[in-house]
Amino acid sequence: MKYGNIVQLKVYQNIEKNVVPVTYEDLEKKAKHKLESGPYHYVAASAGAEETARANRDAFYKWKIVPRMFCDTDERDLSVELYGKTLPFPVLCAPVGVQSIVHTDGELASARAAAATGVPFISSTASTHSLEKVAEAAGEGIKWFQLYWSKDREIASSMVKRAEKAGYGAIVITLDTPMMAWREKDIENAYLPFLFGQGIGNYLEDPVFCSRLECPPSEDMQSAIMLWSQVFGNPTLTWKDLEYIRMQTSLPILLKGILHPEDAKLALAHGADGIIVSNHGGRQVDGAIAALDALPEICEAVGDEIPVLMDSGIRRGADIVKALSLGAKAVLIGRPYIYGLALAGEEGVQQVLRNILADLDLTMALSGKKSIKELDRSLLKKM
Ligand SMILES: Cc1cc2nc3c(=O)[nH]c(=O)nc-3n(C[C@H](O)[C@H](O)[C@H](O)COP(=O)(O)O)c2cc1C
Ligand SMILES: CCCCCCC(=O)C(=O)O
Repeated sequence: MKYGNIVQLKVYQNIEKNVVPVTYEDLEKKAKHKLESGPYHYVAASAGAEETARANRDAFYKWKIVPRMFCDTDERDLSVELYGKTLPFPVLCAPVGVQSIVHTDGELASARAAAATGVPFISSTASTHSLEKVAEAAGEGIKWFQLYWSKDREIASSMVKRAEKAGYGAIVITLDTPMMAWREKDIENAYLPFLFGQGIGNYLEDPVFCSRLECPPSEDMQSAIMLWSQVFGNPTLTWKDLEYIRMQTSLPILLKGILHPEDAKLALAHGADGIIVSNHGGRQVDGAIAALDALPEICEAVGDEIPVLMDSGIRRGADIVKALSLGAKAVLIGRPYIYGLALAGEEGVQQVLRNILADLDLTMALSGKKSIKELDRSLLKKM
């Protein structure tokens, strides 16, 4: 028997070794059972009444795939070109901070799993482990660094330079989180003081951050956490500040958290190399537009000038097909891989990623598409 695609083959070979549920809803349920309320809700919950988190999913249901027949989809190519590299799949691991709260190996396990699966890993500023250690774990795998732009611009510059030195291939600046939103579960659980101490691995190893402390973090961790809370986010930033980061690095710069087409045009005008349409998985502005709903207008606004990626609500292969058909060049996945990490560490992340990729591969084939380049709006109908 000839297998059409290596992804599918790998999934079938591993079927008896399932370490995590295949169904997203069961993944979440099992993670809820395993984790304490603090970490579980920090991951699973969203801002406010979680209206945007629901809208993210509802947006996918409004679009239906209209499959084509007799298309010879035996050989498929899911690869995409981004910034001079060929990605085997149009999928990346979204930056997710503080991963040690769900598994002690945290980002190291996720980065290893992503590299083993051929999925680029975006390492968060708010990681438990330093960006250098994450880079080492990712090895030859593609890795990008996500920047939370500190109030102290020299800390931001230092992180970007460290990332470039450590082999990261792009900088993703997250614009939607100069402060954390009203997250009711985290407040009920009084979880934030604990969380903050777990998400500052990059700062503890940053020479500029440490130079601002009176004594090293090993002698006074409380002061380090206090300083971190003062410099973490920078709500004073405006478009003209982008030039500063541009001058610190020659890496491509993507802006994450764009939802308005006018902001997409401003991003282009200010020299961004890419946009990530995202509402942070519904974790920031509750009531904000679903990312998928924002995507088509943003793609129209920037045309072919720079790649537009998207995240927020991607759970299965069909979601990816819909996002790509609406103009996204690639998508980022957040919570699904974090549940894989929580349940089975590196192996759990690998399995979650492989399942999503195999589902994407099958959905493409059964929709009559053998290449990502063939996806466009003609495959979809809005209901
Ligand atoms: C627990 C958690 C932590 C996150 N931390 C970060 C972060 O440090 N930086 C960032 O840019 N986005 C962060 N995000 C947002 C993700 O990058 C992504 O936008 C979101 O998870 C996508 O939605 P999804 O979870 O529905 O796939 C985080 C998301 C979660 C669930
Ligand atoms: C340790 C601080 C956490 C920073 C924020 C991480 C994030 O983006 C999130 O959505 O949560």
